[in-house]
Amino acid sequence: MEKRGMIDTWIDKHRSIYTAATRHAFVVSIRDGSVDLSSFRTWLGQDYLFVRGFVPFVASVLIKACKDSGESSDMEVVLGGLASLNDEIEWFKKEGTKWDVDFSTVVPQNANQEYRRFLEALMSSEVKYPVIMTAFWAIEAVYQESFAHCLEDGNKTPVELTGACHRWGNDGFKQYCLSVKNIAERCLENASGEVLVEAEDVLVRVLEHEVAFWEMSRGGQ
Ligand SMILES: Cc1ncc(CNC=O)c(N)n1
Repeated sequence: MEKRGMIDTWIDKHRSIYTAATRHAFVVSIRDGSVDLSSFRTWLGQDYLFVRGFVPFVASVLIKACKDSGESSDMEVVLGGLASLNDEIEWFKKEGTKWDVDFSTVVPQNANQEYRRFLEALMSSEVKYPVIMTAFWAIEAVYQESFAHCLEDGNKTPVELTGACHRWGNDGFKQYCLSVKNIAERCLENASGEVLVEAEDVLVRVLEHEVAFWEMSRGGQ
C-alpha cells in the first residue's frame, strides 16, 4: 500500500478543483468522441507554446534537484522528464502538420500567458525545492489523469486523437508521475509549516491554471 502523504490530503481537500482540472469538458469530449476539431486545434497550438515555456521550467527543477536534493536519483527522474520533452516537441510539430496548425502564427491567449508567467515566478532561486516539486508533479499529473481517462474502458476517443492520449496517458508517463510525486512527498515530510502552506497554495494555483488552459479550447480559434 502507498503511504498517504500531504499531496493526497491536499487533493482530497481541494477535490472539486482537482476534478475540474482532470475531467474538463474538453477532455470528456475527446473521450466520448463529441470533440469539436477546431477546439482540438486551438488546444494543440496553445499547448505547443506552453510546452516551449515549460522546458526552462523543468530545467530549473533539474538545477534544484542537483543542488538542493539529498537524493541523487531525483536528478535522474527530472532529466528523464526533460528528455521526453524533446520527443514531445517533435511530436507537436508532426501534429501541427497533420492538423494544419501553423505554430509560427499562433498567438498565446491570456490564460496561456498567465500560466507561463506563473511558471517563470516559480523558477526563481528563492522558491524552495518542495514547492517547485509539488508544482511540477501537479502540472504533469493533470495531463496524465486527463488523457488516461480518454483511454479507459468504454471510451469513444476518435482514432486520430489517440496519439495525443497515449502521449500522456501511457503507463510509462504514469510511473514517471508517481516518481515525481514520491520525490515531492519525501521533501514535504521534512518541510517547515511555512513551506507546506506555500506548496499547498502552489498546488491549487496549478490546478486553476490548468482549468483556465482547457477553457481556451472552447474558443475554438
Ligand atoms: C497546460 C499543460 N499542462 C501540462 C502539460 C504536460 N506536461 C508536458 O507536456 C502540458 N503539455 N500542458
